[in-house]
Amino acid sequence: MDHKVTAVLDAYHTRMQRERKEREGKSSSDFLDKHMLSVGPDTGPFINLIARSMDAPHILEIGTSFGYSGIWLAEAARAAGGRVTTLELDAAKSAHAKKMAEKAGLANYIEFQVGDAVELIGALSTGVDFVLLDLWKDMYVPCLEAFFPKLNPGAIIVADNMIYPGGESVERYGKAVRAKPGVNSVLLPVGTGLEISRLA
Ligand SMILES: C[S@@+](CC[C@H](N)C(=O)[O-])C[C@H]1O[C@@H](n2cnc3c(N)ncnc32)[C@H](O)[C@@H]1O
Repeated sequence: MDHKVTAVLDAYHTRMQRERKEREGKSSSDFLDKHMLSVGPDTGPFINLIARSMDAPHILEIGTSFGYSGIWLAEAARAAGGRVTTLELDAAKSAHAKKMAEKAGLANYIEFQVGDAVELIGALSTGVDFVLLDLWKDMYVPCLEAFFPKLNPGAIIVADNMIYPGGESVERYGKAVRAKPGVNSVLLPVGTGLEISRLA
């Protein structure tokens, strides 16, 4: 990983620690659209490792936020000859994420789209090889239904927050993805819990 990428990741890690302290004792509505709520420093390298092992993958990130996981995915895309499409409802977060990707020297490997994820997925072409699913949890199943027909054989789906905070929406997602034809799926205690699913 080159120094521009590690400098940007270090800046995110500093912000992550500050925001974690700010959240102590507060309700989620106080920080929902202000904090990164990122996949964190265990899941970042993990998704990078999986995506790097693919051949020229088209990576779909659903939930850009301020751009942390996108840096790990764009670095993998550069290394593996692929590209990332990342989707985010909030234009200001997406613009921040784009600036950080430019600082990291990765802007050529990641396309930032703003809007509702289900609508944006509908407009995507087929041929998706890797999905990071990390938006508000009630959207996991609608997004799965939208992107599943667009997956290539052998595609990998990683869904975040499956153990913490967990809850009914992610349980519904876990059941829905395991019921899809040709899918093998495991729940791993990495970061806040990842459901890793592979299409045969
Ligand atoms: C948990 S954060 C993503 C964190 C990011 N993956 C990271 O690790 O840095 C979830 C993001 O999903 C976005 N989001 C929520 N609902 C959405 C929707 N329907 N379409 C697109 N983005 C949405 C939120 O605005 C929020 O920024």
